[in-house]
Amino acid sequence: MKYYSTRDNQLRISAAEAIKMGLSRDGGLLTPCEIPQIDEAFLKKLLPMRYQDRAAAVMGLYLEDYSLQELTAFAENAYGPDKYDSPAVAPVRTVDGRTHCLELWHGPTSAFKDMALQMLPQLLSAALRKTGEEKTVCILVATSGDTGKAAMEGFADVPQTKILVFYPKDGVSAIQELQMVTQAGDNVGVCAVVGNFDDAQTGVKRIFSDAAMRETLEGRGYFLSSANSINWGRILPQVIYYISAYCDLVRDGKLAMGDKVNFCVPTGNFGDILAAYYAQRMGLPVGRLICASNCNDVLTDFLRTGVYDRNRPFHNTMSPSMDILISSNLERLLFDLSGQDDAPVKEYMVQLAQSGRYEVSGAVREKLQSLFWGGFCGEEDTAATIARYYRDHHYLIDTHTAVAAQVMDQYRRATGDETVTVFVSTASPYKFCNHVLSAIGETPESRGVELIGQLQSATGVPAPSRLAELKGKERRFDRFTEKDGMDGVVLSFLS
Ligand SMILES: N[C@@H](CCOP(=O)(O)O)C(=O)O
Repeated sequence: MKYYSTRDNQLRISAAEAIKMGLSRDGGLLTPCEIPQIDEAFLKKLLPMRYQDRAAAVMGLYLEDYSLQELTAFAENAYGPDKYDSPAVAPVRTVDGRTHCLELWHGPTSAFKDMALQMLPQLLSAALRKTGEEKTVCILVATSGDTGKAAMEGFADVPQTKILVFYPKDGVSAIQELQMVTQAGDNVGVCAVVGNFDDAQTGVKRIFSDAAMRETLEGRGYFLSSANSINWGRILPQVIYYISAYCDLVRDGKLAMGDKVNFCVPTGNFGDILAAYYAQRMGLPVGRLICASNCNDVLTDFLRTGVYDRNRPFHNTMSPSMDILISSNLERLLFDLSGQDDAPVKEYMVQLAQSGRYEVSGAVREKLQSLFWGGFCGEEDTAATIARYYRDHHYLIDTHTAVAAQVMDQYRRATGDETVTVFVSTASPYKFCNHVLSAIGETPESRGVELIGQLQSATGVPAPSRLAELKGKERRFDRFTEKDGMDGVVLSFLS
C-alpha cells in the first residue's frame, strides 16, 4: 500500500518512507492511499489474542513493506511486561452496563502516547534500514506535556536518531515538566518555549518546511522527522487500541459481535480521535465519535458549525495536554471527507495560516456531523467529575479523562443515545496530583512530585512506580527560548 499527502494526492511513497519523513515536504500529512477493511471474521480471530498479537495483525494491514515477523517482534518489545504495568496493556474498565473506560496510561510514561511511542522508534529504525538511509534522523517534537516525555523515552539512545523536544514554558504540569527535564539518554534535548503549545508546534512545522535549514542539516549529516501525531507511524498504533477495546468487550460478553459502540475521546491535536475514525472507516462497528475538549473549545465549535476559528483566547487549563487551538490532524480528516481531494484541503490550510479561520463546505459539514459530536468541559466541571467518579465508583481519573467523562454525559443528555460508550483515559491521575487532590477534597500540602505520596495516602490507589521514582532525579535541562529562537536551538543541538 502506498501513501500520499493531504496536499498532494498524486504523491506515492512507501510506508517506510512515510514513517521516515514524518511530514510531507509540501507541508501536508502523509496518509494511506486505501483504508484496509476488516470484518467479523477478522475481529473473531483477534478475540482470543493478546494485545501484542492484535497489534501486529492490525499494523500488517497498512505496512506492507514490513513483515508480520518484524511487526510481531516490535509489538513484543513495545508492550512487554518490562514496559507495561498491566498484562492487558490497554485494559477496559467497566463503569456500568453501558459505560466503559479504555485505560491507555499503563506504559512507561503514564500517558496514552506510550501506546504509539514505544512502537514508532522501532518502525522508524526499520524504515532507515529499508530505505538505505545513512544520515541521522533528528526527531523534532512539540509537546503540550505528554508526547515529549513519551517520545524521548521511546527514542533515548536509539542508534542513528536524535530527539529534541519543545514544550510551552509554564504550559505543562510540574510532573510532566520534571519527567522531561530529567530524561536520560545521550541523544536527547529539551527546550522550553516562551509561548503556548501552538507557538511550539507552528515553530516545529516551520522548521520542517524550511529548505535552507534542511540543506544546512543535510550538510551536517542529519534530516528531520516527527514523533507527533502528524507522523503516520504515530496514528497507526493508536488505531489498534480501539479495535482491541471492541474485541475485549465482545470477548467479555459486554457487547455482541456486530453491535455498535461509541468512543468519547479527549483530544487537542485531533490525533487520538482520528485513530478512532480510521478504526470506524476500516469497518469496526462504531456509532458516534464524541470529541471532548476543555475550554479551548475550537473543535467543539467546528463540529457544531463547520467553521474552524482559532481566533479566540488561549486558556491554560488543568488538562494542559489539550491546551491547543491548532489541531494538526484535522487535516487528515478533511482530506478523507473531501473524497481525498487535496484542493479544498490546501485552500483550508492557506486560510488557516493567513486568517486563523476557514469554513468547510456544506457537504463536508454534514458528513462531519453525522460521524462526530463535539462538546467541551470547563474547569469546575472537570474537578466535579473527578470528585464524582472517585465518590461513586472509587475510580481515580485524571483531568483529561474527566473532560471525556463529562462530555460523554453531555452527549447522552443531548441525544438520548443509549449506545454502549467507551470513554478514553489518556493519562494517570498521578501526572496531575495537585488538581486531582483538590478535586477530591484534599488540600495539596506541597507541589509537584512531592504530592505523589499525598495522593497515594489519601486514596490508596498505587502510584505508577516511574512517577514515584522522579523524586530526587537530577534535572538535566533548563534551556528556554523565545519562539523566534527555535531554529537556533535546533542548529546548536545538531552542531
Ligand atoms: N497532547 C499532545 C500535543 C501533541 O499532540 P500529538 O498527539 O500530535 O503528539 C502532548 O501531550 O504533547
